[in-house]
Amino acid sequence: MNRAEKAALQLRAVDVLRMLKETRTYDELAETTGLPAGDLNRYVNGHVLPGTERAREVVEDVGREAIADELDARIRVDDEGYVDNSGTVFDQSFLDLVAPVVANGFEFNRPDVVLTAATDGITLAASLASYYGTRCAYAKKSKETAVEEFIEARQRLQSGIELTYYLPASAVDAGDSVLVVDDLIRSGETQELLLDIVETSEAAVAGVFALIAAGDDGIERARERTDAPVGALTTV
Ligand SMILES: O=P(O)(O)OC[C@H]1O[C@H](OP(=O)(O)OP(=O)(O)O)[C@H](O)[C@@H]1O
Ligand SMILES: Nc1ncnc2[nH]cnc12
Repeated sequence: MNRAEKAALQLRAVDVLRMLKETRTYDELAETTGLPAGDLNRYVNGHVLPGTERAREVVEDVGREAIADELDARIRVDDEGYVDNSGTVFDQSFLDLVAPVVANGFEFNRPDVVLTAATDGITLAASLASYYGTRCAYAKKSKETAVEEFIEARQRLQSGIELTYYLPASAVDAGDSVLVVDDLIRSGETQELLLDIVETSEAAVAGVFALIAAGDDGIERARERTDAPVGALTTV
């Protein structure tokens, strides 16, 4: 890690601690994190930054569990197993906390592009791209006006309906490393189309990530398609 990356990690740890502090006393925060209450007070108030190793532990371990709990609290699953995750994907500040936890807690290589499918994956992809300092791109079910060249991926779904995603060809270059993300993965059909786009672009897959896995089918399907890490923060 270079100096700037260390500083970014330290600041993200403070963000995670501030989020946890909203619903805890310092003694409770000390219990959650295993860190002394006095140190936590100084971090939360911005007087001192946690050292790099502490910051990493906060973001990777404490943060991952806390963010997964917060995610679970924000989603609703209806009687048929459909997920309402608007409490998550509409909250960019929350997703800005999710991004470092995902980037540090899964073994993705740093990507050149974070790729998703419109619509609901866009805010997550934006947070991750911003965290990595890389480009964000989203494939759409219709062609963007004035764009001349597209990469297309088409598939007949289990339902029999044909689904096509279009990405402006300039969004991903050959040789780029691409992290495929989405808010939700269920059948994995959408992620498979995104992986098709990566393949057509002659780019490499850095990983596949979803906030929520509705069952295991989608994750398994993605794992069959790539050797890169595949994961979700929570499963319903
Ligand atoms: O794993 P799958 O079975 O492919 O399902 C997951 C996809 O379904 C949802 O998008 P949807 O197609 O509903 O479009 P939206 O984001 O515009 O709501 C979700 O945002 C994922 O992209
Ligand atoms: N919101 C949702 N919940 C479960 N499965 C889905 N597939 C597409 N959207 C979904």
